[in-house]
Amino acid sequence: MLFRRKQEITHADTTVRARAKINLTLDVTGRREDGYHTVEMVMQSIALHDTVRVTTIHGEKKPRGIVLSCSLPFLPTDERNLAYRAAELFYKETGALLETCEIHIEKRIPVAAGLAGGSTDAAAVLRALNALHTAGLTDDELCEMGLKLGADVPFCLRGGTMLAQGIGEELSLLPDMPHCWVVLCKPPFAVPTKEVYQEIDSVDILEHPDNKGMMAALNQGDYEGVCAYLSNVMETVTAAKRRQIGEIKSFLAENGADGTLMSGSGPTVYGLFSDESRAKTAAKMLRRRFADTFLTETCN
Ligand SMILES: C[C@@](CO)(OP(=O)(O)O)[C@H](O)COP(=O)(O)OP(=O)(O)OC[C@H]1O[C@@H](n2ccc(N)nc2=O)[C@H](O)[C@@H]1O
Ligand SMILES: Nc1ncnc2c1ncn2[C@@H]1O[C@H](COP(=O)(O)OP(=O)(O)O)[C@@H](O)[C@H]1O
Repeated sequence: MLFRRKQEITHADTTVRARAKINLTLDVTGRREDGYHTVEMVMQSIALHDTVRVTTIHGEKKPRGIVLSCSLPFLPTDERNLAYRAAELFYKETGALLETCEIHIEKRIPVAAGLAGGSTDAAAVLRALNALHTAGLTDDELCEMGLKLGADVPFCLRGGTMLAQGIGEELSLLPDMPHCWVVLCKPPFAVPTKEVYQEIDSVDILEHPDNKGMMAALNQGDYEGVCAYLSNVMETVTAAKRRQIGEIKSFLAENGADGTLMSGSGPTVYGLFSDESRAKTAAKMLRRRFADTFLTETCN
């Protein structure tokens, strides 16, 4: 008689907080031959996050490959999802054994908002798989892999307060931004990142951010200085077409924000507050008009 040992099924899982980012500054300094633009921007992680759970299963009779699910039904769950593509890339580049890899994303970061929602999910998947497969990739190797998925992924892998140059991948660590409260408000329209970069090509940028000033303020732990140097060349382009950007900024400033700016390619506008109760009140009032309003804080 032939005895076959029942194959052992092993599960391993990890849950990662995938944090959003805001841009404290964003300057576009040139255009490369491949169409990508060179940038100089100061980026900051915030506490608002998606939760990404990654489970690897080995020994099942029928391995199922990468299986992604998401709390938001309108987001794609195949290779159009950046988190799915991150897993595909990880297995392809490391040669780790793929049987079943389940990814579940609990989405809290508003989508297509200038907050790097997709990029941070992708970064979370790379980190999770590196740990689950004990692949031993260094931070630099993960960032190199992440850049193949999108310009913001390397920052999302590292987080904190950073100067980003190149197309966003050349990162320099800056002193932590002084802690403050952040009210985020996403008006109900989408602005594709690619289009904003294209529009930048056809306008004269009259006012560039003073990144040196911003970095000096960060070096001194000077919160008021940070608020004074907030600047984003993309805000001018989008605010000219969408009156809500200016309206939200004015509302935040009139209700206690120490500084306001559009994040990334928008359309999310944020206000920085040193005072939590003022931030709470402003968020509560703004939420009556814009449902996608969040109260969060800086996170290093
Ligand atoms: C504008 C920023 C600022 O932080 O953020 P978001 O508004 O997306 O959050 C980033 O530069 C967005 O980075 P990310 O969203 O990762 O961009 P990618 O997916 O790599 O590129 C989307 C498209 O934007 C354009 N693009 C992106 C980055 C860059 N430095 N130059 C570009 O021209 C390209 O046309 C590209 O096809
Ligand atoms: N995991 C994901 N989370 C959010 N959006 C995603 C994801 N994967 C792919 N996308 C797509 O990426 C586009 C940009 O979304 P997002 O990354 O949230 O914006 P932004 O780059 O402005 O921060 C959306 O149109 C969305 O359909």
